[in-house]
Amino acid sequence: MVLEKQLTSTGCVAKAQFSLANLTTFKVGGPAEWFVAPRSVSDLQAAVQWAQSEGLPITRLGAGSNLLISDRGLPGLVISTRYLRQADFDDAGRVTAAAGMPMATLAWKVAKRGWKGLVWSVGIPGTVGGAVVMNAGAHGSDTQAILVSTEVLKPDGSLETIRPADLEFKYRTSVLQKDPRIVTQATFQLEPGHDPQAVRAETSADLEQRRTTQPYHLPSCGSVFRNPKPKSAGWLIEQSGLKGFKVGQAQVAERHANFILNCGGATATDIFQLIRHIQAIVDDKWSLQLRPEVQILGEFQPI
Ligand SMILES: Cc1cc2nc3c(=O)[nH]c(=O)nc-3n(C[C@H](O)[C@H](O)[C@H](O)COP(=O)(O)OP(=O)(O)OC[C@H]3O[C@@H](n4cnc5c(N)ncnc54)[C@H](O)[C@@H]3O)c2cc1C
Ligand SMILES: NC(=O)C1=CN([C@@H]2O[C@H](COP(=O)(O)OP(=O)(O)OC[C@H]3O[C@@H](n4cnc5c(N)ncnc54)[C@H](OP(=O)(O)O)[C@@H]3O)[C@@H](O)[C@H]2O)C=CC1
Ligand SMILES: C=C(O[C@H]1[C@H](O)[C@@H](CO)O[C@H](OP(=O)(O)OP(=O)(O)OC[C@H]2O[C@@H](n3ccc(=O)[nH]c3=O)[C@H](O)[C@@H]2O)[C@@H]1NC(C)=O)C(=O)O
Repeated sequence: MVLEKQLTSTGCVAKAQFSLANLTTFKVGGPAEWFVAPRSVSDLQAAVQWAQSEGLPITRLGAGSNLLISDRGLPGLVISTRYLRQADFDDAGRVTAAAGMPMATLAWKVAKRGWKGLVWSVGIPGTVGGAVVMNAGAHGSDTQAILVSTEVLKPDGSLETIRPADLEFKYRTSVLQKDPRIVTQATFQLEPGHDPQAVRAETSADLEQRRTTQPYHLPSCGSVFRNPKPKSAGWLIEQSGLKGFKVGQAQVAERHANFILNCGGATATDIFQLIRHIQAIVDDKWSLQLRPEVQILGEFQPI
């Protein structure tokens, strides 16, 4: 029987020993000591307060599309913001979307209005919160380029609106990656006034292009490593002869060498060992240290 703890009178329930595997796109990971997925900011505040009162560390989760979670699971309270899903549109191309809104859903919603600026995000299976934290991007654009402000919940329980200049955005990072604040919503400025049919066609074409260049048929986390610019991780890994290389059921994708695929039944340990193997081979051959883009959470045996 799953142990549950009612956190507020509004129905927010924390579950004990809750499996996280289905909450990541890699489809791996052990249980959270406690897990909660609030449906309102007040429930989120209650969850944070409860964790603090119990002395539990907090792990923040979006759609789990850039996470490798240990098979042993995670201690403390894992908070998923994926069910915070409100989106408000004004007449001047601004949208304020809650942290759990999928970027792909938002891309289609703004395309329908004839707003440009989010086409690049249609193939990214993450949420608004994850996009802000990771500075998600593709095809020459990124989150930083369209962000007006973001609202965060601070550990003291208060909400604060932050400007992009204070988020220290760089390629695939922001200050929020190493920070306890939880993104509750973000406001984006897009470009209204275009033909909705044309923006929808561009959006479809972006997705189609991605599906031909990246492996979308099996679970992954997208690019495993950041590009050590000006070189690309995919090129380096392919030139190291690693395409198709497997550890257990984790495999370097044939279609794109910077993707690791869960071929069915892979463990987080398989994926972790494959990551370390790729790093060692690339370092040996090119004297380059590939830095993971994927966020590695929990305990793994050093190799
Ligand atoms: C098939 C595939 C294709 C991909 N393509 C791209 C791509 O083209 N470009 C790209 O940039 N990425 C890509 N990714 C990676 C991933 O989708 C992005 O990094 C995405 O922004 C992660 O969002 P998420 O909601 O899944 O966050 P998660 O993976 O759940 O979390 C990522 C980080 O954000 C933190 N976090 C999540 N939500 C919050 C919150 N509300 N408040 C505070 N912290 C939070 C987590 O603690 C973690 O540190 C791809 C992934 C896959 C599986
Ligand atoms: N390789 C991997 O590990 C994974 C890859 N993916 C891929 O990442 C991408 C994003 O995934 P995800 O975040 O799950 O979101 P999806 O792209 O699957 O769907 C998001 C929403 O977009 C809307 N939508 C989809 N197609 C259209 C369209 N042609 N016109 C209008 N609206 C549309 C749908 O809204 P409505 O329901 O209202 O119609 C849907 O709910 C997808 O391409 C998916 O295949 C996702 C997960 C894992
Ligand atoms: C998927 C992600 O983001 C993706 C994003 O979707 C795409 C499109 O904009 O550009 C980046 O990929 P990428 O740099 O690998 O882009 P690609 O155009 O596929 O490849 C770059 C270069 O590497 C070469 N390449 C790629 C894969 C491969 O197996 N072999 C190879 O030689 C390509 O031929 C190309 O010359 C992002 N990755 C990173 C780490 O920056 C992610 O972050 O998860």
